[in-house]
Amino acid sequence: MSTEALTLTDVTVDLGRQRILDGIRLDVAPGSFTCLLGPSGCGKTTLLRAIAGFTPLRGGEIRLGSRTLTHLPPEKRETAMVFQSYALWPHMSVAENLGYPLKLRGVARAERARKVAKTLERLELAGFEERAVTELSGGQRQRIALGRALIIDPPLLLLDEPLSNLDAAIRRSLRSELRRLQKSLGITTIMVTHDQEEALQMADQIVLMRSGKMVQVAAPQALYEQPADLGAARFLGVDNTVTRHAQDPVVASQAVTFGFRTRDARINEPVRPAALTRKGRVIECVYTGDGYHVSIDTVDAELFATSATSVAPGTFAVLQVPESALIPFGPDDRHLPPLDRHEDIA
Ligand SMILES: Nc1ncnc2c1ncn2[C@@H]1O[C@H](COP(=O)(O)OP(=O)(O)OP(=O)(O)O)[C@@H](O)[C@H]1O
Repeated sequence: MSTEALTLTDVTVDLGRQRILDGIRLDVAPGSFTCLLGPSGCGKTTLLRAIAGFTPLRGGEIRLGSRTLTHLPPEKRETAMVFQSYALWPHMSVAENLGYPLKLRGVARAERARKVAKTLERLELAGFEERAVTELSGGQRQRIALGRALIIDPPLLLLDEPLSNLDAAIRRSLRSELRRLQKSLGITTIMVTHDQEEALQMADQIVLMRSGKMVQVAAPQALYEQPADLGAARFLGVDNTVTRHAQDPVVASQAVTFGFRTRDARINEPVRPAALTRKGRVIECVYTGDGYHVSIDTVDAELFATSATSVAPGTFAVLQVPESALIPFGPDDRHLPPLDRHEDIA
């Protein structure tokens, strides 16, 4: 299978009178897995459809390897797309569904049967040829939809929330199955998702989008630990923000705000050096299975923390967050790089 790099240069899309995508620039390495992540309506699906050729560009360029795709119709782009709804033919068997793209391309019957059997093996569905697709589970149907996309050996695989119709357990197992298959085939893949956990677990690179623009492009760990701005941080589960106080740790000299995640904030434990602390009245304490989720009313805001033991609503509690878990933001809400200790000392 040939796998290719995808390059988007200033991709702009208007739908009706609205600008839906604005100046998207992106490099996708051959064989890598990229997730388009962002809130509902930010333009993820529009970008995927623009790459597939279903949505025309107002401006910009799309290149796959050495070819310019920008003005090619979808069928000439040779990209394959898998949708949230499996979009299988209900009146056809598994083999007929899988073989359909080959039939369209005039591939002979025997060769089709060979490729269908090989694809079913890859999907761990060997022997399913004659089954009606209506007799398959959701997870099996989505694997067939994936197989139908891959059977033509496309240079680029486009996935539009392919796992979001499935229940949680199947979704988790299909995530790793899909990632293993993608890696073994080495196919350049772009997947739309609004689920940050899914993107963090699966992607080599995540494109975080907001209102038709790219906010940040980064590897999962970098995005999680250093979100570009406060909005990105909130989308990535940074559910607490506090204004910096004089006695707070000096994580970055220009910091005016700190963000932190609930799981990094603890209640009523011995205060460690270099921790951020806030005192407040307990509003609610809810058992979550592995401890308690506590909300407290502080001078900054309502803050959320975890506790190993139950705390009574109405009592005062001290919340602390270790310095290493604080994410610093400047006056413009942009993430600040960690403090350069040498600079600080000078
Ligand atoms: N055919 C259309 N005409 C006009 N506006 C459209 C059209 N299709 C989509 N939009 C608008 O474009 C914006 C982006 O939509 P898009 O479906 O790309 O977002 P998304 O990030 O994939 O959202 P979701 O996660 O909800 O699927 C939305 O504001 C949507 O209302």
